[in-house]
Amino acid sequence: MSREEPAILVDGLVKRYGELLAVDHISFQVTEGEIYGFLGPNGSGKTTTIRMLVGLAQPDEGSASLLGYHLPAGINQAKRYMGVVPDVSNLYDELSALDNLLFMAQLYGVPHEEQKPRAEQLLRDFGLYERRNDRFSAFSRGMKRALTIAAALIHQPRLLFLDEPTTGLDAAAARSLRALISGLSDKGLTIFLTTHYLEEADLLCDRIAILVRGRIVRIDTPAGLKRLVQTESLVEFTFRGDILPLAKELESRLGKAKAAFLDPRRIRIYGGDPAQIFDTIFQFSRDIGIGIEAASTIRPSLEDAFIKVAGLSPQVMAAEKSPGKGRG
Ligand SMILES: Nc1ncnc2c1ncn2[C@@H]1O[C@H](COP(=O)(O)OP(=O)(O)OP(=O)(O)O)[C@@H](O)[C@H]1O
Repeated sequence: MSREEPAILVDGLVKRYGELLAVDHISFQVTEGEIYGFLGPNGSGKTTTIRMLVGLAQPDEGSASLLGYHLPAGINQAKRYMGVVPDVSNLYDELSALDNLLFMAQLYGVPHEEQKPRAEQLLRDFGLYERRNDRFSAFSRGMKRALTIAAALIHQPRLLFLDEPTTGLDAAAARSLRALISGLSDKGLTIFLTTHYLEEADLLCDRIAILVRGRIVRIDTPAGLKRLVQTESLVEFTFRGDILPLAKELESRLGKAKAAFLDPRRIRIYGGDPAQIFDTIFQFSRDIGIGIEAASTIRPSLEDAFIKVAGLSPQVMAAEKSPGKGRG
């Protein structure tokens, strides 16, 4: 692959499941060395996109190439240079950490004399060397995730697909895994990452594509996304009671400004003249007989940019995330 060639090139990709357009004519390019984030709520088509790119699902329309190899014909060549970390681990419970990596090394055809040194180096890099002889089943979720990523790197790929790497991990485990992912990128690996965590995308990604109901609604850097909302006024109000049932009434009073509910008592308002918004909201509060507990102007975050381009709040995304999906 020449330097100029994108690591991933996708043009007009479509996947249908019956009537459902799971992936709806998406196009994007990932540059070599980038961490590229696919950010979207549940069911927005992130996993389906990865499955098409790694050869596990056939697109209905469109084209894609990985590292210069056109799919589907070039998938086997591309696989030599790419690693895939599925959202549910593909490692063996009964094997030790080291044996899992050695097994993967064999599968990928790593030369015999290199298998053990590479496996041990990965265990060291991922902080798992001391636990190398423990069975996979005895590992914590965070360690399982880390080892699953290590296994996908055994053949030294140039491109790594990571599907929801930190879903189901506690804050500390998620943080250490993000540090590992950053470190891999620093070494030049191109990473395609799906996530529904805004914070994760903000911390890790060079660019982010926001996916809503199968469509890409925006592609930008985290900073670029934040700039979208930086020039706008942003005001947040917390009411003393539930105002969700009055959302329509509130909307009709706000005119061009847009309200997003953070929870049933808390709203964030985008755009419009702040002084006028304060007047409108205080009048609204008097009319409905529900007082205001707090009001503040705030600094826009990626969350706000997301709400603006996706028309969805992250809380809606989180609520859509079903807890019992059994990810490993
Ligand atoms: N094998 C399948 N058969 C039928 N429908 C499917 C299949 N796989 C995915 N879908 C549907 O396609 C849509 C996109 O699903 P996908 O798993 O790609 O979303 P996602 O963004 O990865 O969501 P999540 O965050 O839950 O992983 C959803 O509506 C889903 O129900």
